[in-house]
Amino acid sequence: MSLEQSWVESANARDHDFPIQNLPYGVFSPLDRPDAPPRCCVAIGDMALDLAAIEEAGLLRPGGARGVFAAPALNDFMALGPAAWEAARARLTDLLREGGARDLRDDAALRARALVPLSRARMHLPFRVAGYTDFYAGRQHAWNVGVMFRGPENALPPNWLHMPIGYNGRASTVVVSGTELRRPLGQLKGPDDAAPRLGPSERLDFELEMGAVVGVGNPMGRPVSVSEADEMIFGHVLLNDWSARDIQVWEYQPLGPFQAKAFATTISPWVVTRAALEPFRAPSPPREKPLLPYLHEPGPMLHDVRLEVALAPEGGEETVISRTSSRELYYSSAQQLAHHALCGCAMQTGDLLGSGTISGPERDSFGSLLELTWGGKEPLTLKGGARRAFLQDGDAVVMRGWAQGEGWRVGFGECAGRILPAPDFAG
Ligand SMILES: O=C(O)/C=C/C(=O)CC(=O)CC(=O)O
Ligand SMILES: [Ca+2]
Ligand SMILES: [Mg+2]
Repeated sequence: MSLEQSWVESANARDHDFPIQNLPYGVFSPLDRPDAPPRCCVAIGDMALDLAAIEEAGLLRPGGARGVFAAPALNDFMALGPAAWEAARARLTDLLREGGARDLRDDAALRARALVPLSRARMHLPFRVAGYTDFYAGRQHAWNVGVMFRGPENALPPNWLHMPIGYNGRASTVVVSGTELRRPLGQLKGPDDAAPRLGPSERLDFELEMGAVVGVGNPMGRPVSVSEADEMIFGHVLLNDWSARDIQVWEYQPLGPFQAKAFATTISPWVVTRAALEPFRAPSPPREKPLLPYLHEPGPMLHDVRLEVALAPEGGEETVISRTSSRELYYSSAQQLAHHALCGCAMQTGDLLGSGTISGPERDSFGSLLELTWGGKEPLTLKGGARRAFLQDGDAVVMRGWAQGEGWRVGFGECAGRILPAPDFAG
C-alpha cells in the first residue's frame, strides 16, 4: 500500500507524530501575537493549521455551522457530532494531501496566514472540560495498588471484574501540558502517628493514563449501548492523574480519592480522533468473569497506543522510567461511558474520562512511581545518579504516546508538567 503523503513536507518524515493520517485537533495562539484570541487547529507535520482561517476562507464548514473553529475550545465543533467530524476530516485530508484539492496548497497568502510553525504556537487546553471522571481499568495497577494499600487478600475489590470502577474528579483543575503545578497540601498521617498534621505531600506521584473525550452526550435518563458510547467519543488525549499518595491513604475510605487527586490533572494539547486511531484497534483481554450484556463489546474497542514516561530533575537529563501500551486496559472507554450513563447520568460534550492507570505486567511497564518503586521502598536511579522514590520539587514528568504503523505513527505529542514547591499556608 502506498502511504498517503502531504504537501506539507515535514508531515512525511518517518515516524513523525503528526502525519496526514493523524490530524489531531488542538487550540493555539501565535506566540508572536500574545493578544490574538486562541482558535482551533489541527497539527500537520511541524505546523498548526489555523482552522478559523480555513473556515473564514470558505474552505471548511462542518455541519453547515459557521464560526465553530474561531473559538478558544473544540466544544462547539465536537457538539456537531460524528457526521460533521467525518466530513471535516475528509475535507482536511483532501486540502492537505499530495494531489488533493488545490485551494490551500496553491494560495500563498492563505498558506502564510493559516500555517503556523508549532515552534511559534502556544497550545491551550483543547476543550472546556465539562466533567472529569477517572476510572480504574488497569488490572495490573488495581492489583498492585490493592496489594500495597490492603494486602493481597483484599487487593482486587469484589466488584472490579464486573464493572468499570470510577470516581468523579475535578474538571476545574484539568490543565494543558506545560502547566506547572504546586505540590499539594493535605492532611497527612503515618501509620504510627496518633493524629494527622497539615503539610505538603511527601509522596507525590504521577499516573499514566489515556483520557477519552466525549463529543456528544446522552439525555439524562437515557442509557446508551457500548456501540452508541463508542460513537459518542470524539477522541483521546494523554492524561497524567497526579496523585498524592500520603493524602490518598488517609482519606480514601470510605468514599474514594478526593484531595489526593483534585489538585491537578494534565492532558496533552492534542486530541487524537477516534478515526485516526481506527487502524490500531485491539481486543480487550479475555473476561475473567462474564460481564452483564450491557457491557458486551461488539468488536475490538481498545487501542494499541505505545506509552512512555520520562522523569527529569530540575536542570537534568530525562530518564525514561516506564514503557507500556493502552492495550493493557481491561475495560475500554466505550464500556466506561456505557457504564457511566447506565443509571441515567447525562454525559456532556467535553466530558473527560480517565482510563485508569496503565501498567503492564513487568516492573518497568508500571504506570506510577508508587508501583515502580514499590511503595517508595525501592527508589529508581536516574541518569546522572539522582534517586527518586517520589517526585521532588523541580521534577518534570513527560508522557509520550503513539500508535505505530509501518514507518508511520499516529502520535499524541507530549503531556508534561513540572512540580513547584507547596504554597506557604498554615491555615
Ligand atoms: O483505592 C485504591 O485501590 C486506589 C485508587 C486509585 O488510585 C484511584 C485511581 O486514580 C485509579 C487509577 O488511576 O487507576
Ligand atoms: Ca487515576
Ligand atoms: Mg487528578
